[in-house]
Amino acid sequence: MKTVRVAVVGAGVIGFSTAVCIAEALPSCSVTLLADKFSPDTTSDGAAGILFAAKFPDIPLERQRRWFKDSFDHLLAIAQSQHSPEAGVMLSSGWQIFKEVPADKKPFWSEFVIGFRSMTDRELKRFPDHKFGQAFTTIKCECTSYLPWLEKRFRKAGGQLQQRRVTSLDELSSSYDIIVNCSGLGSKMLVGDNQVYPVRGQVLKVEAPWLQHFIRDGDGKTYIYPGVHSVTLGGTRQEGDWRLQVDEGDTESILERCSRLEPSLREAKVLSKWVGLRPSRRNPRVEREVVQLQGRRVPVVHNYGHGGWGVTLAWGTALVALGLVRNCLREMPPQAKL
Ligand SMILES: Cc1cc2nc3c(=O)[nH]c(=O)nc-3n(C[C@H](O)[C@H](O)[C@H](O)COP(=O)(O)OP(=O)(O)OC[C@H]3O[C@@H](n4cnc5c(N)ncnc54)[C@H](O)[C@@H]3O)c2cc1C
Ligand SMILES: O=C([O-])CC(=O)C(=O)O
Repeated sequence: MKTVRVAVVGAGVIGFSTAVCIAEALPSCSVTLLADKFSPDTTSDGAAGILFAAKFPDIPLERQRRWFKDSFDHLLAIAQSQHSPEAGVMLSSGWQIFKEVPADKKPFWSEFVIGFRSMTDRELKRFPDHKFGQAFTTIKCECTSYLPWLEKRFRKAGGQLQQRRVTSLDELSSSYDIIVNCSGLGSKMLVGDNQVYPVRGQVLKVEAPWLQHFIRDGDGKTYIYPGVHSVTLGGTRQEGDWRLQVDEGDTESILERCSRLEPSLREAKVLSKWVGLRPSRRNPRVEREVVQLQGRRVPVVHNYGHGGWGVTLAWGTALVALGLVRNCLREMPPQAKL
């Protein structure tokens, strides 16, 4: 019997991953996912969705490796199954290239992706402005397909959805026993976290079906990611910039930078332009606290602030959030679990 009422706030890749993990693993919980925006209108929907990460400064590397590995293994199993086309999850091979040789030639996730190696001089000849490169196969997870696929999985596990803006956690305190906060940038308002801030990202979708390999400049500002229906060109990383409208200056700059790496893109038709705000934070917040809401002590599990790496780390941090919810259940007074 479902006796513990869990609210998950947020319907991006973090909220849905977390809600699925809880609904599938904890049959004693009835899980409701609440959000004001659902796919295709979340930040997650516009992400290129490439599995790739930078280091967060204050989180032990072992923990970050675990997040990456758990996510990679979860998505690799989907990419190699009959679910791959519906879920929008596929292998993607290509190159990350650097104008200067980086101090860290082997990123912490290099052993989890497939076939990681340094590029040969011959391969680098294509990129005369770049001195060093890495070749590997990773995963591309397209959230406009993946989120509806997770939603189906969530419903199948008994989960329920509610479209609604939550203005304060107080609103949830009488209807839920545990609150899981996956509201991304919304956490600034919802839990008053001033450490979370936007990093604006603009991308274009172009028609270039002849491109099969990704190319990413190591500075993180220019990238070309071939996908199922189009190729994503990026990007920008504008800190503290809340503008959601397309900036035509950025459009020109993205086309110019990407075409310099891949000249055939000068012929590609632009299909769409999109802007998203990465929910950035010095370190993601994946932790539990107990909050006093309307006179009740309510456990709140936070899982937000993944910046430019939310698709990459979603399943890994969702498993951690699941563990934190399990701990809440263990510590609940027996009558709450009846
Ligand atoms: C241009 C661009 C490219 C990117 N490319 C990649 C990539 O290649 N790989 C990668 O790993 N990551 C990438 N990212 C980063 C990735 O998009 C984010 O890390 C990820 O989407 C964060 O997911 P989220 O679920 O936390 O947030 P969101 O997708 O923003 O979801 C937040 C959810 O919370 C809800 N919400 C917020 N506040 C409230 C409230 N008060 N009440 C109710 N609901 C609320 C929202 O409605 C929404 O449903 C990219 C980002 C951008 C902008
Ligand atoms: O940096 C990348 O390659 C893609 C990405 O995650 C982003 O734009 O946030």
